[in-house]
Amino acid sequence: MAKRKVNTKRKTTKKPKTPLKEKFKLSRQQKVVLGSFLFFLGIGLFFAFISFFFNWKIDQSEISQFYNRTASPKNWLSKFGATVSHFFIFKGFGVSSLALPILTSLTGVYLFFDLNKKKLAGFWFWGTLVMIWVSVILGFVEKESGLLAGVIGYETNDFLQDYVGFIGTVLVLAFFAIVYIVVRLRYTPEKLTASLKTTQKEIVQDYETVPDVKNGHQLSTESKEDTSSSSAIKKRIDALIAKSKDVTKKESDNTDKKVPSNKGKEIVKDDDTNEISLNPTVNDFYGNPNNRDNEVPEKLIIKSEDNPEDIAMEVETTIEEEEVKNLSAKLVEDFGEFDPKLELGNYKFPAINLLKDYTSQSGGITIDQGELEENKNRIVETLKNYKIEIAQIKATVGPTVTLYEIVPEAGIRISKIKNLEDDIALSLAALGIRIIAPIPGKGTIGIEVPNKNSTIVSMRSAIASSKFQNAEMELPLSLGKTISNETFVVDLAKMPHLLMAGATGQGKSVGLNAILTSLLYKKHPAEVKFVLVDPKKVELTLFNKIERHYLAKLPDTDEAIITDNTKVINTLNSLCIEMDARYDLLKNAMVRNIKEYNAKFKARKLNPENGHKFLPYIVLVVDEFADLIMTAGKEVETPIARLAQLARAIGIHLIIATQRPSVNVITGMIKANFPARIAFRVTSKIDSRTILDTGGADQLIGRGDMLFTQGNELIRIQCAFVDTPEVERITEYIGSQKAYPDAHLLPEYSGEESGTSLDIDKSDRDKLFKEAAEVIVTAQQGSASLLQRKLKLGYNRAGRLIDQLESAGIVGPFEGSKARQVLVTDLVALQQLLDNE
Ligand SMILES: Nc1ncnc2c1ncn2[C@@H]1O[C@H](COP(=O)(O)OP(=O)(O)OP(=O)(O)O)[C@@H](O)[C@H]1O
Repeated sequence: MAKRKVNTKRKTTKKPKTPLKEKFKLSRQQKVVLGSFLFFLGIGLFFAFISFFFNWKIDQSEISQFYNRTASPKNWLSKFGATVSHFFIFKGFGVSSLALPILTSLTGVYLFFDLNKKKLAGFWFWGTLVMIWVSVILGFVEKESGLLAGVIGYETNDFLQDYVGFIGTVLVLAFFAIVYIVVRLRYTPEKLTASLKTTQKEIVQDYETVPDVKNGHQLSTESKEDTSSSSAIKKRIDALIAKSKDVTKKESDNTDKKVPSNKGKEIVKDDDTNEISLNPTVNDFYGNPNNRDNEVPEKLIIKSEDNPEDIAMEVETTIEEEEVKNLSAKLVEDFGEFDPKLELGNYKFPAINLLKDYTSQSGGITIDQGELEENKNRIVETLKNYKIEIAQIKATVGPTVTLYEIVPEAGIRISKIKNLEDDIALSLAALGIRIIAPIPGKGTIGIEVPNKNSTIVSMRSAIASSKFQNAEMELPLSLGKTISNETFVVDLAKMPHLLMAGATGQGKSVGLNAILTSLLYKKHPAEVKFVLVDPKKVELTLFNKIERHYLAKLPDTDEAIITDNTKVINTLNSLCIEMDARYDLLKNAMVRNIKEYNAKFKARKLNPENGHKFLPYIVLVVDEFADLIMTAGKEVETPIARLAQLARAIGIHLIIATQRPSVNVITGMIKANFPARIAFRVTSKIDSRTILDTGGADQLIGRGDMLFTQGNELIRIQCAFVDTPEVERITEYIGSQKAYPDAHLLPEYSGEESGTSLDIDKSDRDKLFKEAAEVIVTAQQGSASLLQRKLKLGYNRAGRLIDQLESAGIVGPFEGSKARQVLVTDLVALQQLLDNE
């Protein structure tokens, strides 16, 4: 208690602290003013320093009389200039102090234009080091402290020589020179030798590939002499390079002999053969095109030594191109890695206390000793009745179910126990017995018996678990707890799509909310977007509040959550377009999946000007998939199949949920592409087989009790429970924060809605066109299934006929779940319409 009191006291006296960094943050105006000041100060210092070199002796006596106004130093900046220069040059670093005005002006420029501070700090750090280094080097030269090295340079040098001697000082200085070259200039011995080697190699190659210049240095492709032999040319190049070392400098104009090159290199023409081979880049010299525009030329000059009238020729070689790598490295150095979260930099993830703590209410898992004992005895007895002896039995208590692991006596066949499943269940008089014979990976048989009092697994505990918090997954989902009371976390990105099914009222909607909540607690709005399809119009409405944070929608639509089946078709097709576009981006970036792509984009290796952008994951959630399949059939199945087959690599993941796990909803195509499945309780074994390819879901107890499979073993999980008020609190919390201007926009797709796409030629009409028109007009109902029944047609042919009837103006456009409107009132009007065509 006492402790608590102290804490409260502290809390009340504590003032909110502003971070130091924030305190000293300059406003834009202050930066401009300070920047201008420093810029001019730097220029002033520069002039003062320069004039100090000429006037320092005269001004020396004036320095001591700083406050005497009659004294007039010769320094261009008078007393101030003379004093400051004396301090920095004479007493400080000598000539190298000139770095200071330059750095001061540079700081001014950086502040004025509000440029990258990190880089400026680099300039100061390295600038100061170089300044000290140069002044110490100059300290060697000076016999006594003077202008060249300044007191610091001279004394440091003196100090070093006293302690490590002359050689030691040279070594220390050489070491710092290497540090500078390697760390600052990023030169390593490998780089140096590699660039020298490639330069030499390229010269050799270039000499080999280009036609010779013969007699009078004209371009000739008809050289008869065997000058193309590569070894001969290599030898000649080596000779040329060797010669270049001891060539004297000559003037570059025609009258003089010397041709200076930018690297100070010259190559002398070999007068013995009077031949010079041309580098391809020399083609430029002769007006030929050169497409190596990104490469940095290194010039060599070729000129005859003996013939003063000989025309000097520049030979350009190139050094290795490292442009792209350097640019991205530089961008990262300057601006840091690209941060997709920056636009909503202050976004705060929902706090854990928005979720309800059910455990504290129910007091955690409770199962009494008696219940366990009783169940054990009944299992043992029941099995005994069927002549199955047990060697060992062990119980693991889960939130809703207790697993009894049995080791049968030697010689008992597992299939025998499996076959007695129903009898055992009957004897135990409990719903939801599931027998796992054998438990995969163990030699035991499992009997799952529901607890009398089940415990709610709160979403709060699922989110707060270390397993979820530390999950290094792309799209982690905390689904609930396993039978051994462990939090069950899976990666949606790995699934890569999820099928959820279960009879009504068994926890499907809660399951969907648990999935969405998991992602909201772990992923920033920049990283994941949801496309929500909710034909029931009630289940997912709460997520409307986070539209501008987390939802994606088609352009020009008001509501992001899709409740209309026509819009679903458009959205699915739009997702297919997005998928294709993302594949193109991946191809251009030469990566295999979205993870690699985003990593490359963050490292600034992909140029946004080429259409590259950070790609958020897209999770498509379809509640009531059955409803959709019934009304739109193939039109949704085809894009869903495409997405399911191809979208995994580019970060589009599908979650489809259905109440009706019948085979015409969960078709073979869907099953093949959805290896990850969740089954809540279903009413029949057949339904369980449709979802999981095996029984089991019919023996669940409901209320979030579920079976999860990712293609192999079945795992029984108690789904985490998240109630509507909790979801409301989370979406409210997120929705009240700063958002993007709009929901994430998907590519535009104008499908059949426009109604203009149908333009079917009369000659292409089906033979049954007239009959079909009559059926539709008589029944006044524009549906393909009517044609299927009346004319005994397949779905595809009936669909084509409806399209043809639409193009003829007999039925109206597609209207989602409703039948099409019939535009012709009776058979007479139909006849007239057909006659007038
Ligand atoms: N994980 C769970 N833990 C505890 N109770 C649950 C859990 N999931 C569902 N329930 C209980 O079951 C009820 C029905 O759940 P839910 O609304 O998710 O069912 P549903 O399958 O979506 O039904 P429908 O298909 O009709 O929408 C909930 O109101 C809740 O009381």
